[in-house]
Amino acid sequence: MENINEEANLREYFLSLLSKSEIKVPDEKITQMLKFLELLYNKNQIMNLTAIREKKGMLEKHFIDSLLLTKVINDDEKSFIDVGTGAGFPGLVLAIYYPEKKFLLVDSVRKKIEFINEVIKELNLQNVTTSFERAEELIKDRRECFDVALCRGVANLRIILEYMIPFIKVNGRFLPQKLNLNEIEESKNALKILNAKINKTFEFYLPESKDARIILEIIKLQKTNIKYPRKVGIPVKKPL
Ligand SMILES: C[S@@+](CC[C@H](N)C(=O)[O-])C[C@H]1O[C@@H](n2cnc3c(N)ncnc32)[C@H](O)[C@@H]1O
Repeated sequence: MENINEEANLREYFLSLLSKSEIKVPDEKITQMLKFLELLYNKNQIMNLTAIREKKGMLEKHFIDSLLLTKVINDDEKSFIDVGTGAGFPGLVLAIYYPEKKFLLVDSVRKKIEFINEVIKELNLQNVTTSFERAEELIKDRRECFDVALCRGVANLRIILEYMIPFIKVNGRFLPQKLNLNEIEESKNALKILNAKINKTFEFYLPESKDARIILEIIKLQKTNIKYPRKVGIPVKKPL
């Protein structure tokens, strides 16, 4: 009985967060997202997948935060890569939201990708593949393949630009999520070298905590020189 009540309360809470954020999600996808939440919560008891430990916090800081991207993603964008996806944010939430789009979720830590594979199996998702390589290695097979690149909480903007711009097609978009605009100034050199420009910034507020969230729209203007990304570890040690 308690479980049924807890489930109903969480659904109610999630619906209220979605409504305050003006995001519409059909019922069956909400059910899938709540199943993902349950799997994450249980696994997080035995292995450290996320520092947020309670379900309501996860709903706001991980699920709603990921779904803010639906306000920016276009219908004609079909192929997505999320590097440093961790426990699946934002990529796995978006894959549930957009069953008709294809997602590649990447993380260098095997146990995180194994968790994501479990969720994919449980929810029977057909539009997601995974890889536990580092971005700098995976690029060999996936250069200029994706319409959109995603990356949340992985590194400073000028570092993730070097990881992500090579993955997207010319005119494709990189939509990193950031907490503020502080990293833009020091990313000018990286943007120039990688032939990309920041086209727009979108600002949102989380519905409960009112924390600010920024999504940058970065457009790839020309092909990326094959030199980038540099070898594993160099983008972090010597950022562009
Ligand atoms: C702080 S976590 C963020 C996870 C998730 N995106 C989120 O926002 O909850 C950063 C993740 O990036 C991964 N990562 C860092 N550098 C990477 C690289 N070069 N290639 C692939 N994964 C990387 C780490 O293993 C880690 O799981």
